[in-house]
Amino acid sequence: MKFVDEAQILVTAGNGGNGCISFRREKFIPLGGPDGGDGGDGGSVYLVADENLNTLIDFRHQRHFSAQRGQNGMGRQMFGKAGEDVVIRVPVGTEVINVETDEIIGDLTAHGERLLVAQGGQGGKGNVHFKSSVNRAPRKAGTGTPGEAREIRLELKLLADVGLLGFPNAGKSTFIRAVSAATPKVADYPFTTLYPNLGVVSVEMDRSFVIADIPGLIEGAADGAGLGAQFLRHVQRTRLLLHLVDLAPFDDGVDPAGQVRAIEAELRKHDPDMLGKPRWLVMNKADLLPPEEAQDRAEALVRELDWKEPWFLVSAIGRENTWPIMLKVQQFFDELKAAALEEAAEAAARAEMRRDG
Ligand SMILES: Nc1nc2c(ncn2[C@@H]2O[C@H](COP(=O)(O)OP(=O)(O)OP(=O)(O)O)[C@@H](O)[C@H]2O)c(=O)[nH]1
Ligand SMILES: [Mg+2]
Repeated sequence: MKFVDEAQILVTAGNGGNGCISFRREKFIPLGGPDGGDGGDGGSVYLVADENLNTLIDFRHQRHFSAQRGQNGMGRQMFGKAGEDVVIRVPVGTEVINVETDEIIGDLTAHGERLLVAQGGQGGKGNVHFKSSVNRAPRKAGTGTPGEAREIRLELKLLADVGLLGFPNAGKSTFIRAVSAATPKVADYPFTTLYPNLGVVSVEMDRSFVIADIPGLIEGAADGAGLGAQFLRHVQRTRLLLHLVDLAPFDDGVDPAGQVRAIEAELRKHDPDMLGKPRWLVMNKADLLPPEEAQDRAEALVRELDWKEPWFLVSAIGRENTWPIMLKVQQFFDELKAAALEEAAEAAARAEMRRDG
């Protein structure tokens, strides 16, 4: 089992600008001294950890990052401008590896942490620095040094943001395939398939999340500690659960409401924290029923469970109504983030008032 997202990128720092060879030319000074300025330093490439990112999926759009070179020095002892740095945002928890040497360059573990991955070149000295008692008119200046360039591999241990619950055969794997790897938007993204029951859902740039199914819960996760413990770590930080239920079970004796309650009982037993999380009901396999009957059964189930949270009727296999759920999930996360920001701002304002008052 692998829960690793990865991307390989090329980072190239800017070369230093060259020093300048120049001599003062003024009206009444026929042979002015050297006045060539230094070249500017090249820009460097940094990675910075950003808690707003969850996956490395956006690196499929861009693989090469290069910083500006430094400007050459100029006459009248003017320095060249330094090249601008490039700062690449990556999720917190990203590990950075030098592809050529296989060495770990660093590990970005906290929001805002910065790591230099390609050092910009140094600007060359202008000829003003080469003046000496023996050479008053040096025709010599330093050239800028090259910026570093390297292939780096980013690795991120994925942790699920959304957990998918349900009996075997409810369609969890099918659902994950419908919204992640198999979705045209992410079809060319190879990492989603590392582990078939873990998917990266990309709604748009900078807005992606990880969805994972939670197997074993109904098979007694507490007993099978191996898988359970390993897996639970990955789903502990889920902030939302999607509870899948088969609306058209093959066996007529199976009661969907009873299946939903059985899973709730399992959660209560193994991981009450998860029971406290927001949970949306996803009624699957609508395609197996005539549309009206599917709708009737869904509404009847919602009534029977006295379901207060959002609910959806879908066909995972036909990808019907699955993407709108993902948009809602992303919106849910956006709102959580906005609320957290607002809370932080209010706390800061309160602290300010206490200090002033
Ligand atoms: N008709 C129909 N069949 C579906 C749908 N979703 C899943 N299935 C089928 O139901 C079966 C089980 O689907 P899975 O996605 O493997 O279910 P699961 O919940 O991952 O099952 P476990 O991994 O055993 O827990 C497969 O044969 C799927 O093709 C659906 O929307 N409509
Ligand atoms: Mg499955």
